[in-house]
Amino acid sequence: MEESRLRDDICRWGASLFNRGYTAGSSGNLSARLPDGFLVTPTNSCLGFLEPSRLTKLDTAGRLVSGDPPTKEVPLHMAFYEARPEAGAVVHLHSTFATALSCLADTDPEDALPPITPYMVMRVGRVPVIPYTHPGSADVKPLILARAAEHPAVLLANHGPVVSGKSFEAAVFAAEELEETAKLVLLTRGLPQRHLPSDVVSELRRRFGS
Ligand SMILES: O=C(CO)COP(=O)(O)O
Ligand SMILES: [Zn+2]
Repeated sequence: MEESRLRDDICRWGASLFNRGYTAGSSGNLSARLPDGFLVTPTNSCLGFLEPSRLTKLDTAGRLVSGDPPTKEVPLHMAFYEARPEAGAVVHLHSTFATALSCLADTDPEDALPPITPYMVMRVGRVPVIPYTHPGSADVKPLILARAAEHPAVLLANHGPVVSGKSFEAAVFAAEELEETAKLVLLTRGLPQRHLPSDVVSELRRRFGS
């Protein structure tokens, strides 16, 4: 059954992300689209210790149906689902290297990570930085709506990455790719980086679509 499989996926991937250090404490939140609404992680929950039966279920308008009180970032997740009808899942983390990039004054707000590897281009695409809003603020919604149709992933300034995907697994894979690329970008900062040429980037986008 679709919903119980998604509940298990959210808890399994949450534990995997937490155990591998992709987000710490009670930071980050996960969601998935259901035929009749959404599943989201409860507020203040640790992604390492989620329980399928306690996940929050929302209706299609984002109203509480069942489970624990929802993440305060419901407006952020809803903005992605509204802007991207194909999105089946959204992953928000405070992963260290992507968050570091979101804090640097010289990160390009239109293109936070240069195209240094093909998987970044294939799985994530060009990542804009969304201006700072407080965690949980509904003010983020119009900012995301303005960018998410074109961009499956964004960095929230001074906060962290948000990544959508067609499936839950695809969103997690893209969030991991974004974090690993941010790590490479920062590891090679100050060194003569070789970027993928623009014709290679265009071909990767055409063939593998992001
Ligand atoms: O990352 C977070 C806020 O941006 C965590 O918030 P929640 O505990 O409400 O999900
Ligand atoms: Zn956060």
